[in-house]
Amino acid sequence: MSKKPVRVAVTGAAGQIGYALLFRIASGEMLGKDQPVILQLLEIPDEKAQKALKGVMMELEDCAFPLLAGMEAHSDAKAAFKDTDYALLVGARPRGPGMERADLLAANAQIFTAQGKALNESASRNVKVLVVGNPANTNAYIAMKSAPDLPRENFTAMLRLDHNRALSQIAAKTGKPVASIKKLCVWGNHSPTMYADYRFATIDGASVKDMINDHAWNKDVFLPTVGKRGAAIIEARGLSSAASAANAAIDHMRDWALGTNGEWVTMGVPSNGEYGIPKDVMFGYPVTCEGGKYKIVEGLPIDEFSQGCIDKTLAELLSEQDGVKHLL
Ligand SMILES: NC(=O)C1=CN([C@@H]2O[C@H](COP(=O)(O)OP(=O)(O)OC[C@H]3O[C@@H](n4cnc5c(N)ncnc54)[C@H](O)[C@@H]3O)[C@@H](O)[C@H]2O)C=CC1
Ligand SMILES: O=C([O-])CC(=O)C(=O)O
Repeated sequence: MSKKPVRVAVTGAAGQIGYALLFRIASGEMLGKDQPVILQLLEIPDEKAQKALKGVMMELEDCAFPLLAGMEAHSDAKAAFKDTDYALLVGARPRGPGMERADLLAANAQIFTAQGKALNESASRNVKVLVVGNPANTNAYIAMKSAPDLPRENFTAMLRLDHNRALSQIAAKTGKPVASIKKLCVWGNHSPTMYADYRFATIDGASVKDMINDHAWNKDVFLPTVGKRGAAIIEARGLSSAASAANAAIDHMRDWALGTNGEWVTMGVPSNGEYGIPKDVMFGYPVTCEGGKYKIVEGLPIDEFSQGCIDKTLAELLSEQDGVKHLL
């Protein structure tokens, strides 16, 4: 018997990430090739944006996806989130050349207070929320704090793009396939302060750290390359990452919903105090997923260099939180 459709809300649905994301959700790449979906799409109440959204929906229709069980266009968040099982909060202003993520904080924070409240009022009580819009960690924190009736662990931020970028850099450095790399993780904020950590990573059971054995490369090449990749893409394309961001969002939700078979992935999730991170800070951690739940990998040793990196990215997150406390 075929499965009952689930409801997937996507905000910023007519934007560039939306365009790279919706077709893959509708084709079953996110929730499985046997899972019908109903897309609940939100755009700003602006004639041009709503018209563009209609155009995207016409194209979705023209794909005749067998798993696409329904589609709705909305300009009101509460209506878009009605009974939704999954919410991908993409809609926000993206960064332009020369802008840092902190510049986006003020512009985007209000969107996430409003959307957190709307989720609180109308979404499924089991909704899984992924915040993509930047600054993603703090926006997810704002949405979580604005939705007191929903479980806090239902709110997550996207660090999967950083994780995937780190995987590709390590594959290139070691000359091994991406798929052979296990136990990589990224700590902290989705920003240049993130700490991509390959100390525990293995390839065919062998230690990646021993294989690379080059602290200067880690500090001076690897971490800046991964951390500043978003800016490098903006510099090259004149626009921020879109297809790779959509791909990371698919990876994040798929793994959360369908599980990781014991493998580590990185998710930004509210801390319960793990690794000394204050409660509720939306922090990138290594996690495993099973049965629709994620679990932070605990008990990893943190050396002095790593602690310094974690302290730095935490300090940035705390200052972002401080900058939005008047909204909460
Ligand atoms: N976490 C991550 O790894 C990444 C995050 N991003 C972020 O994702 C966000 C979206 O990027 P793009 O799709 O490239 O931007 P875009 O500008 O192409 O699209 C954003 C869309 O969101 C809509 N929007 C704005 N406010 C909205 C609201 N309150 N409700 C519903 N829709 C709204 C806009 O009308 C626009 O169509 C940006 O904040 C960007 O910085 C981008 C890449 C990676
Ligand atoms: O850098 C940006 O503004 C977009 C983004 O988050 C990324 O590509 O990592």
